Parts: sequence; structure tokens; C-alpha cells
Amino acid sequence: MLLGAGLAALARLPRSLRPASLAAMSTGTFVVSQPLNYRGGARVDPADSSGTEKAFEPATGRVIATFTCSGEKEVNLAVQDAKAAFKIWSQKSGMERCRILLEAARIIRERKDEIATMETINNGKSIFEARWDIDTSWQCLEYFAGLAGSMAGEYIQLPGGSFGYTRREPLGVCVGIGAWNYPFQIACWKSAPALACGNAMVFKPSPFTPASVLLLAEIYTEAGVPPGLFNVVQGGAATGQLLCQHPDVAKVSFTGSVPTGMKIMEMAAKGIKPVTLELGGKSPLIIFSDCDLENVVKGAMMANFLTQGEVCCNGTRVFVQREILDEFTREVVKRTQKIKIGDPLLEDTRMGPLINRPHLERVLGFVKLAKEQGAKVLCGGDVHVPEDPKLKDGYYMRPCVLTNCRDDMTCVKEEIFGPVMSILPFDTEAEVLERANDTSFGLAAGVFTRDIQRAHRVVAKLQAGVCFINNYNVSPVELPFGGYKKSGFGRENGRVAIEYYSQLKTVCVEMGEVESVF
Ligand SMILES: NC(=O)c1ccc[n+]([C@@H]2O[C@H](COP(=O)([O-])OP(=O)(O)OC[C@H]3O[C@@H](n4cnc5c(N)ncnc54)[C@H](O)[C@@H]3O)[C@@H](O)[C@H]2O)c1
Ligand SMILES: C[N+](C)(C)CCCC=O
Repeated sequence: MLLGAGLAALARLPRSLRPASLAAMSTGTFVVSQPLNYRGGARVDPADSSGTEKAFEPATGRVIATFTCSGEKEVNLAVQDAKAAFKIWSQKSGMERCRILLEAARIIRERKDEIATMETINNGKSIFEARWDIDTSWQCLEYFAGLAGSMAGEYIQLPGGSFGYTRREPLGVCVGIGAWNYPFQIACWKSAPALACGNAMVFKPSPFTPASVLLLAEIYTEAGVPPGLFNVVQGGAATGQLLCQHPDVAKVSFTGSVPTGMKIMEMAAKGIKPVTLELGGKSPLIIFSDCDLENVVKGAMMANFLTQGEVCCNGTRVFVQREILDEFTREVVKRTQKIKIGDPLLEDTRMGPLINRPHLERVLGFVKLAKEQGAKVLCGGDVHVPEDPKLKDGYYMRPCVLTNCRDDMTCVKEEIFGPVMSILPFDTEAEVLERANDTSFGLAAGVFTRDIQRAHRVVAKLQAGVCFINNYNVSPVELPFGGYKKSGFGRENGRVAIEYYSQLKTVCVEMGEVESVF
């Protein structure tokens, strides 16, 4: 748990005796005071080491944790514990699993503010947004709890009274590897369907955001999962590789960049392991001139500036029909300039710091290159220094709107993963569709129009796994989420996710005599 030094003693109290004020933590005061690995139902120090990492508070640039990356021995222990727990968990009925997952969802809901606060401290996103993330986390557990009780196979009648049936069975020990932008939510979106299907999971968060997933592990234990069912190992690429290559791991579910996704797939291929890949994007947002301008401006901001723009499905290529280009641009710039940047734990902050210094430099580098290639910066794109002196070493930038963009510019082609919107004019539907699809990514896309026929016609032709009509970046857990093309495959959320965390057994039953050719 992340705690201010003065609050560490409080944290050792049983949860029922802790004051509610523990959730009211403040920026600049917290340190990680407990082990960050989780195995056998408890926090543990890893059994070996493959190096150390530091985790930062992006708001202040302070180190909040120095932790050991797990080596082969620890990864082995985590997988073996998960295997043992799998034997118990996989034998439970769907309804039994449902009850435990519902209890875990209830505890997350009850501890929402505390979890959101930790997410904000370690990731930098505003507390306002972090609470949304925690909502989509417990909702995901509730949703898959519901499905756990209703998972069933088919009965198929065959000639002569014989019949067949199918059983949906778990895979075994699944590995989850997460990115740093939605640390708690990613862990829930992977573990909820995995556990609902009867699997065990070993989860490795990004070394940038190691903290909040420990709360999830503790919550699962408190809710009643067998010890070892959900384990956490910490580390970077080396630890991730050990997990992917482990012979007792049945499946890898990965969220992260395209280059790492390729490596994960290669490793999984050697063990013939199924993978789910949730990768990057460079999604188009198409705005037709018949749209509702007020909604479209709100939608474009949602598509670009959540979590400091560090969102895989962001609609950063904003195609605007020429008739409304000036009006849209004026309004979006006006509102972007009003975004309150600063201490992410303050209630009225809407944009916090980026994840770390190298990433801030990288994003600023994209803006510099955009200018060199002919784009015009209408606002932001530079470092922001908050007035509060304790934030002076944080990683803040002002959100940026670019015009004069062309499709061949780097800012339009590559995933920036920061608060940078590129505006691109267009004239016709056919033209914009061709340009929108001219990318190797295919995670998401958005269309704003009042013409419902056009909306559905355009969406049908968009090469993207998640399409929004007249909104953007909403994420109901009932809807599947995942990409086309290099943005990956497999789906999280929605009923279909069950298929990615289970396997189908066919049973053929003979009711007559065996007919043999021998
Ligand atoms: N599609 C989605 O749902 C989704 C969601 C969030 C983020 N993302 C993408 O994630 C990227 C940003 O996240 P990131 O910088 O953490 O990505 P990343 O690929 O650098 O790292 C992701 C995870 O993989 C681990 N890792 C790195 N190398 C590895 C290896 N060789 N073997 C095994 N594990 C390894 C990292 O430690 C981390 O936990 C962006 O491209 C973003 O679009 C996608
Ligand atoms: C919750 N969102 C905004 C849909 C983001 C999902 C994860 C992408 O990075």
C-alpha cells in the first residue's frame, strides 16, 4: 500500500478500524512501505532478483518506491502457487465463483476513493478520472461474475440416439501483463474474465505503476479466492519474458505497445499459447458538417485529453469537414486552453502530469517535429510549470492542438501517447474513409453526424475494432474492446471475452454398438 510516513501505522490496523481519512492522501507525501509482490494470498518479498526499479510520483518527480524485479525463482513460485490454486478454483461451480467475484466488486466499490487516490499518485491522472477507472473496474468484476454463473455448453443430437455435448473449460494459469496508463483497470479487465472462467492468474504490472494492483490482490483474497489464485510479480521486460516462456503458463494477455506485442507473440508461438494483444493506436475521429457542434467539441476533447492523452484508443487524427473547420477549431482551442492542469489530487484539476520525464520529452519532441514538418501549434505543446512549488519537478505539459497537418506528417502517422490533437480538413465521405483507414493501426474510430444512415455506412467501412457514433472513449464493460490490424486481437469485456479465457471440449457419446472397419 502507498502511504504517507505518518499514516503507515494506521495502515497496519485491520481495515474495519481504519479511519475513512486514509483515502484523503495528498500529493508529495507518500511512500510504498510494504512488499509489492503478492503470492499465496499475501504480500511477499521476491525470492530472487533480476535487478531493481524505481517508481515515481509524476506530480512531483519524487521516488515513491524502489523495488526488486522478480527473477526465475520468484516467477516459478508464483506460477506454482497459481497452479495449486487453479486445482481448487476450477472445480468450483460458476455460481460459487460468481459470489466471490461479486464480493470483490463490492469491496472495490467501497474502497473506490482509496484505490483512485493511489492510482492518481502513481500514474498522474486526475483524481476525477481515476474514480471513473475504478468504476469500470468493479463493473467489470460484476459483469463477469454474472457470466460465471451462466456459462454452459451445447447438447447436440446425433443419429441412433447418440449425442454430443460441449463443455467450456478453463485454460489453467493465465499471465496478465499490463501497461502504465490504466494500471488498476487493466488488471481488472484481464483478471475478471480469467477468474470467472475458472483460471488462475499471475499479473505483472508496468514497472512505472507497480502499486495499485496490490490492492486488487488483497481484495480478491478478502473476497474469498483460494490463496495463490491471483499473484503479482514485479519487473520489466526480463520478468515479463520469464512469464511468457514458462512451460506451465497456458495463456498470455498483454496490454502495451506494438513492438512488445510482437515479442510476446513470438514467445507464445514457441509454446503454442494463445495470446490476447491490446496494443497501440492512431485512431481517426471523423466530424461531418451536419454534427451538433457542442457535442462534437466535447467528444473531440474526450477523444484526445483523457489521462494526459496517454490512451490507446484516442482519436488523435481529427478529420473535420471543411465547412465547419474554422468554427470547430476556434471552439476546441478555446476549451483546450481552459483545461485546468496541476496537482492531480485536487478535485478541480482535469489534467495531471505525464508518466515520467523521458515520456514528456518524447511527446514534446513530436510537437517540435510537427512544427518542423509544417504544422501550426494553435495552443500548448510546451512544458507547464505549476505555481505550487512542490510540483516544480513534475512532468506537466500544456495540451496541444495542431493545424496545417498533412497525412504524411509524423504527428499524424505515429502514436504520440500524449495530449496532442492533429486537425485535418476533408471534403467528401469517400475521401475521408480512405484517409482514415490509411494506417497500420485499427484500434478505434469515431464519427459525428446527425445523418444516421451515413453514421452506420461510415462505421461499416472503418477498419477499427471499436467504433463510436456521436461520442468517444466511453467504455461500458458490456461492450467488447480490442483492435484490428496492428492494434492487436482478442477482446476484453463483453460476453465474447469468455472465449479468450476458456477452451471448448467436445464430448461424443455412443449409445449403440461400435461400428468397426477392422
Ligand atoms: N489496446 C489497449 O487496450 C491498450 C491499453 C493501454 C495501453 N496500450 C498501449 O500500450 C502502450 C503504452 O504502454 P507501455 O509503454 O507500458 O508499453 P510497453 O510495451 O513498453 O510495456 C507494456 C508491458 O510489457 C512489459 N514488457 C516490456 N517488454 C517486454 C518483453 N520483452 N516481454 C514481456 N513483457 C515485456 C512491460 O514491462 C510492461 O508491463 C501504448 O502503445 C498504448 O497504446 C494499449
Ligand atoms: C477507458 N478507455 C478510455 C476506453 C481507455 C481504455 C484503455 C486504453 O488505453
